[in-house]
Amino acid sequence: MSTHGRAATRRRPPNVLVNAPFRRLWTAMSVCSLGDWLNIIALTALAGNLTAASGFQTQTLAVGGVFVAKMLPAILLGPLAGAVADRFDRRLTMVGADVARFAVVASIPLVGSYQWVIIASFLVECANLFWVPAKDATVPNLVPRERLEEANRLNLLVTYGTAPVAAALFAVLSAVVGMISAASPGFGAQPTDLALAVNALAYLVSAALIFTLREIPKGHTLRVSTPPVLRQVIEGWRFVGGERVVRGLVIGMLGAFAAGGAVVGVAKAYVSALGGGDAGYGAVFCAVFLGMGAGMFFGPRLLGALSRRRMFGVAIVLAGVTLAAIALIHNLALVVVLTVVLGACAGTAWIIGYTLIGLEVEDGLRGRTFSFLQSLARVTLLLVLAVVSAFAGLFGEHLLVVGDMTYRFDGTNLVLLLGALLAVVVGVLALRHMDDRPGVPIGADLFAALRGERFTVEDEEPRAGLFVTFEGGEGSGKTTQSRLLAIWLRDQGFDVVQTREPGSTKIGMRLRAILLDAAHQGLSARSEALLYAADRAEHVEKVIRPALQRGSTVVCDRYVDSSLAYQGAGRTLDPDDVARVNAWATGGLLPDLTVLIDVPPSVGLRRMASPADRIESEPMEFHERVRHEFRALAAAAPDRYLVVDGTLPQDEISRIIQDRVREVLPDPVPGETEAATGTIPAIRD
Ligand SMILES: Nc1ncnc2c1ncn2[C@@H]1O[C@H](COP(=O)(O)OP(=O)(O)OP(=O)(O)O)[C@@H](O)[C@H]1O
Ligand SMILES: Cc1cn([C@H]2C[C@H](O)[C@@H](COP(=O)(O)O)O2)c(=O)[nH]c1=O
Repeated sequence: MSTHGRAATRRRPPNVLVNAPFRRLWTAMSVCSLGDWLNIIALTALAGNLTAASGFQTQTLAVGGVFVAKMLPAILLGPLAGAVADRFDRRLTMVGADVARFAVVASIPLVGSYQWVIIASFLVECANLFWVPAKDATVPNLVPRERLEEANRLNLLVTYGTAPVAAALFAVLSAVVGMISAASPGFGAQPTDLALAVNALAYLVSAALIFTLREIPKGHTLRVSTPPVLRQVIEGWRFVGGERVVRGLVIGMLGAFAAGGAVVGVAKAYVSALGGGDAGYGAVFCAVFLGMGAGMFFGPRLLGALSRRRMFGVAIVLAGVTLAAIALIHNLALVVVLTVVLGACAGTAWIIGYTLIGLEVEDGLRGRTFSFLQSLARVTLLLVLAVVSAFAGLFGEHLLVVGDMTYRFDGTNLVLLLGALLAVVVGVLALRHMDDRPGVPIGADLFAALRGERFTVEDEEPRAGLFVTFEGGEGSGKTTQSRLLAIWLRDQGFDVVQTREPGSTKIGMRLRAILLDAAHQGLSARSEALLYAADRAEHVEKVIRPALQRGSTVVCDRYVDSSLAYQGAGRTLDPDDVARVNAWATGGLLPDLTVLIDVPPSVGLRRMASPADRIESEPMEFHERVRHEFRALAAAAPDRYLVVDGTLPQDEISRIIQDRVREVLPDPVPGETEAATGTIPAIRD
């Protein structure tokens, strides 16, 4: 999808990192984030090592204990920490938290007991709770408002981007200590000691950087207050749970999260069982995050022709299948490779889910929805980590003997298999819940997408012409632009059929009168949907399909997406039902390109000169829902859509549309004609 607007033509201003105080804070954040990830990996590994001699069950529970100790402070003390960030000097709060974290982490190898690992995990997270809101509240003090989004993107980048770096660093440091220990048996340090030393140092560096950051004001300009996590979850579900698609997305994302949590929770014990030490554990951790990063970046591009909703469900199902393979294959190298694939599937699902939620949820609720999602993810992760370690430990170690063959099947294998099952079920539910191409077989759709094509049903006879549709709310300028496009295409030598819905056939004209006459109030939503579908069936059979088969270019003002937006979202009919009826009415005929002219309803309705018809006279919320659905449809199939800002001047809009249409136009003079005409001698003078 390409979105054009004034912003696109503006000159790109310099990077937010040019701002020296922010750069310093950002460096501190990066160092701290690296330290945080090293801390999680090193403490879980240390807990596993300290309890390894007590058997599989104790070891698994011990690792789970670290995760629980790390997650509890956010749930118990989150709001308190936010209030402190508001009341105290933020610079000193951050420096104090850094020094405290340094002291606690540095003490861990010295004390060297499991109990202290648990207490230290809890204390480090408590200090984190004060550091993070103080940092979040500081960013707007250092960065101008128009740069905040860019600054937040950079923060997110280091928060997650440092995870694979920390995991790789941990693997290398563990391998180095392992080699030194092997070379000089008197060397008594644990493989995790070096990682914890680097971790403690990272907090000290951050303290020094922030201490010298005098630009942080003492007075406060922004209040940061966080309601308790559980309250956010309960309140959040109240407004998210009622939205069918958002509900599907949230369930799908949490399923993927829970499956990922299952891997993280048992990774240490599983890697130990496969004969891998701390370096192997670091490699698995690194693989998850590398895969996630790759999935977020490449996933949506790889299967660009698949609708976003389908891609979301498919990614979760594939994550489940990969997790099942991880659970059953007893080979560390293969497990690391499969973990990259698992991460890629989860990353793809996460980024699509996040994007679709952003588009599905209206502006005023978006912030709450995202914080609800984050809180729910935290609670889910805590429960999953606590439950999987306990469950794996209780199930214990087992050897399955079949004939001469023995197969090890421990609690970790079982947990991973259950995680896989959960992901597959959730993925299938997400596909069923939000499928936007009912009637189109998913397998064929997926294989076509892998070849970079879009699969269509029934419409199998090769169509010679190009099919372009215009969509948008009332007064957005579709009629104007479809006319201008038809004129331009004819100028280029194309045979063009310009048409519209409803009302482009004899029967269609009568249906249009019924549908739009303001006197016909009280028409039921289902009848309305069926009448629009009837008009479309007639239109496709009598006008559009024959024109395409003749090789004409069809430019159509409104098509199926109008029914999805007006009858589906506007009238709140089940979108699957509307899609199914229309897939049947059109025999699955889809446009090659859909131009969505996007304008706020208040602007479009103000443009209308004639008295409002039955649909135009609907209330503003109806038109807002319609606009919202059009934008979500475009986001879910970005390759088929061009979204244009309809408030731009008409000629600018036309130019943007022509640029996009040019990309999909066939040659106006077919190859064989050119060959034939090429044999005719040129006439001179
Ligand atoms: N880019 C634009 N800027 C300002 N006015 C515009 C623009 N495009 C079209 N208009 C004007 O807005 C009015 C509606 O345009 P048009 O009929 O093309 O919209 P439409 O989307 O087909 O409307 P509807 O389908 O709801 O009847 C017309 O008066 C038209 O001249
Ligand atoms: C195709 C289609 C249209 N509508 C609505 C949208 C508009 O209010 C009118 C069509 O009027 P226009 O001036 O020709 O744009 O009908 C709809 O609700 N559902 C549909 O499928």
